[in-house]
Amino acid sequence: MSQENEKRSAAIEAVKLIRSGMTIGLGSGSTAAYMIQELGKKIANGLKIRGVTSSKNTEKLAIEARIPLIALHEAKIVDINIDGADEFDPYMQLIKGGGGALLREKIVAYNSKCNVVIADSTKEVPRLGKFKLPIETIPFATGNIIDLLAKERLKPQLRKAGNDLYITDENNYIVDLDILGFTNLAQLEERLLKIPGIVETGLFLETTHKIIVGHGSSTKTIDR
Ligand SMILES: O=C(CO)[C@H](O)[C@H](O)COP(=O)(O)O
Repeated sequence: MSQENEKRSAAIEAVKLIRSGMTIGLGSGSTAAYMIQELGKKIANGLKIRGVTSSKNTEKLAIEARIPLIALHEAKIVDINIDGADEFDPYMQLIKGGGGALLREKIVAYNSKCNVVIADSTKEVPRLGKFKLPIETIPFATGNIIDLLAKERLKPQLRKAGNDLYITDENNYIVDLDILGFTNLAQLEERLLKIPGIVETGLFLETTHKIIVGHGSSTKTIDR
């Protein structure tokens, strides 16, 4: 079964957790897009939920799927947040931000009672780091951040979108880091967040409660 089918199966399985009356965090990326599509079908059949979006792109998809949306502050707390991941390890730690939405995604995850990750089987790794770790940086500080992180062996690469720089929903930049040589990820996260101008990192170390992985024609669920 293809990667796309695995993404769709994981998304459909996650939507089975949703009940009327819940506020749902709507993640970003291609796997989350299947979840939004599936929620749209359930809403057409009477499911009553409200969504909080994690990116402008997700907002667009959610409006197309006719999911009623509210602001994060109106929700106060999200019941279930469903989002994708670029990598997850046996400790349910994630790298996110391949799609550049890591900042809002982390904010929604922090404000959710239950975080469910949906992924295809290629995202499961014994150790995080083959995928480059995205960090979101303030443009004013980005040149200096890149120089500093280069000295710390993180091989920083400023993300581009074609010939232009990639700009996030919050009008910041993304810098992708090579973290393969780093084993203490909590320490790395702490170090990065101490540097003024780094707004957030794509390391999600403790937020995840459940991972639903598409595996061949079925799904596998990992619980914390
Ligand atoms: O973190 C993300 C976007 O910022 C996505 O969740 C991540 O990139 C996975 O995307 P996809 O489901 O398309 O593989």
